[in-house]
Amino acid sequence: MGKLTFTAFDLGGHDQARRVWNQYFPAVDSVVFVVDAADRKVMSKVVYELDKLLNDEQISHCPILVLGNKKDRLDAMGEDELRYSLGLHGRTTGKDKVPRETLMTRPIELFMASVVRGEGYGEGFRWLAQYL
Ligand SMILES: Nc1nc2c(ncn2[C@@H]2O[C@H](COP(=O)(O)OP(=O)(O)OP(=O)(O)O)[C@@H](O)[C@H]2O)c(=O)[nH]1
Repeated sequence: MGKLTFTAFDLGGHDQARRVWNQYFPAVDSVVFVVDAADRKVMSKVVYELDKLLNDEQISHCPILVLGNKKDRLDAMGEDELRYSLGLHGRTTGKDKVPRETLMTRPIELFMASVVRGEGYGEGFRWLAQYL
């Protein structure tokens, strides 16, 4: 597979950082949304922020990669539970190579990952790369 170079902005998830996310929107081609799959207590906030992202016109054509991080933790949600919790059930566009022109919506998919173990996100980024 060919090499792909990303320019990434790592935007924080805390309250103050979230307020400036949209200042980056004019500059981005895609969004990687990292969720802590083990943190159930913040899930309603996560859903609120994800919905806001999904409804923002400035990035309405950007593919969205959602990473369910910390899958190594025993208390982490599984993929199905996280997909439901995020309101993404029936809304994701498929993990296989799905040509963009056959999609009815922007590409969006959930991949479980463990950043500390180096697992899962490679697959996610390869999925994302096909749409860039
Ligand atoms: N178990 C586990 N812990 C992780 C994983 N990825 C990150 N962490 C831990 O989660 C904590 C927070 O990581 P950060 O990288 O600071 O999180 P962040 O979301 O970038 O933080 P902000 O940018 O401030 O929103 C650290 O203690 C990490 O070691 C993972 O895959 N598994």
